[in-house]
Amino acid sequence: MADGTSTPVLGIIGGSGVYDIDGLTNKEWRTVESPFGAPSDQLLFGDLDGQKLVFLPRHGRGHRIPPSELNFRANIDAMKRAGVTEILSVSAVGSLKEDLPPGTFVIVDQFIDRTFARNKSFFGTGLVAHVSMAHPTCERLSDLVEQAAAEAGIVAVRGGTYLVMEGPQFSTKAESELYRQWGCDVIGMTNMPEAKLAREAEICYASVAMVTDYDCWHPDHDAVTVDAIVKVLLENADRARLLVKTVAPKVTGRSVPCAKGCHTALDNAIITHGEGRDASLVACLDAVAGRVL
Ligand SMILES: CSC[C@H]1O[C@H](OP(=O)(O)O)[C@H](O)[C@@H]1O
Ligand SMILES: Nc1ncnc2[nH]cnc12
Repeated sequence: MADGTSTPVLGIIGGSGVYDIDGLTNKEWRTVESPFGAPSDQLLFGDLDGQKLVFLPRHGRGHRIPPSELNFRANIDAMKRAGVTEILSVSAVGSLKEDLPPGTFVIVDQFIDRTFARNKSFFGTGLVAHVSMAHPTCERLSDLVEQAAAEAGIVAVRGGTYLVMEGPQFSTKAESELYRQWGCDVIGMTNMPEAKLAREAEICYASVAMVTDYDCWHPDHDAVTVDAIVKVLLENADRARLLVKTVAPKVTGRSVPCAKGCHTALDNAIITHGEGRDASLVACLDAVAGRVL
């Protein structure tokens, strides 16, 4: 797959408000089975301006699954099995900065992971691996997203730290203020462990965080409500679809593997030797880590 001989396949993980992709040809929803359980939904396969694309609505069609119950491992494993080489995540977030008002798109480059109730690795007892997360998003894919946004007339800020909270409740004011002191830019509930698992699966990962609200720290926005979020979300979602449409043809013909190292993240990451390996775990990792096992 990501061995220098394959063609790029663009995966899109659609967050709140993005449950489908316009303009696909050869469109088909297909069930992809994973040894890690059920993904959030079927995957939508199609071509967008000649580029192979696979779409997954993160919370399922109809927004059925809350953040803590998302099977992130099944979602990423299914994407890998579908041949996806680059994932673009689009997500709704709250803003932690005055100068990132609702409607702003942020091309995230760092995360602080405050989640605690999720499976965060494909690896475990019987096959231990440690990948680098120093640079959790793919610079090459983020460059493309930045170019596409400029072409589509979408204002997108390059770089920003996304605080990932467990949810599903929104933050307390003290938490929101703490995250601001930490210098975070936006807050959401889903990009971790998604980004960690994409790295383990050797898939490029870029994230566009679409601001829907100012979170509760802001003097004019005492409490976050779903009603207020959904209003902004629907406008953001239209621009997210335009962004995807502009990004897709730019992916065509790109080299796999990515020069930034995403497709070789497991080189030198696995520490468990032959006889210490658990055969059943190794079998489950056929898609994620087959290249190095
Ligand atoms: C609908 S507001 C809260 C919800 O929206 C975000 O989801 P996603 O990242 O999938 O767009 C946020 O993380 C929460 O899950
Ligand atoms: N303020 C907020 N906190 C967490 N997740 C969000 N998603 C959208 N707005 C959010």
